Amino acid sequence: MTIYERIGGQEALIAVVDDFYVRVLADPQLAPFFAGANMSRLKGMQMEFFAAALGGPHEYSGRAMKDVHQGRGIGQVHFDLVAEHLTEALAAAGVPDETVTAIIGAIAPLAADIVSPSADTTPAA
Ligand code: HEM
Repeated sequence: MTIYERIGGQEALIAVVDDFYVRVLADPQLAPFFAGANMSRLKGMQMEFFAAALGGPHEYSGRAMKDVHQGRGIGQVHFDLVAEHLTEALAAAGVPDETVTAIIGAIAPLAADIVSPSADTTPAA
């Protein structure tokens, strides 16, 4: 069984992604990054991305992680905060700890494409 199936498939993932962005946008260190973002596209793309990454039947149709995130001044500190909010959203949806750990482990290497070197402060809103 894939992680996608284990957590409850598309329906569960949509709920997790919704809750995840509520948490991200409520975080004053992260909200400014999303000021100009099209959130409904972002949620759809994020859902696809996670579904594909977790073994679901989706194909990710968005832009490459590096193209989307580089040049935005995202630091490792911001990446870690995002990972924390994802952990909390997964836990709140009832995903078991060891599955959450597997998911966070699978996304950790993406920091290499998402974090900009020497960017560790939140840009002014
Ligand atoms: C594991 C971590 C992350 C994943 C998997 C991820 C994934 C994505 C995906 C799939 C998109 C949509 C791409 C598209 O529209 O084609 C996106 C957009 C975006 N991401 Fe991330 N992201 C991550 C971390 C972060 C972090 C740490 C930040 C900032 C603190 C961030 C800020 C943004 C912003 C602002 C956009 C919207 C760009 C726009 O359309 O205006 N992301 N991300």
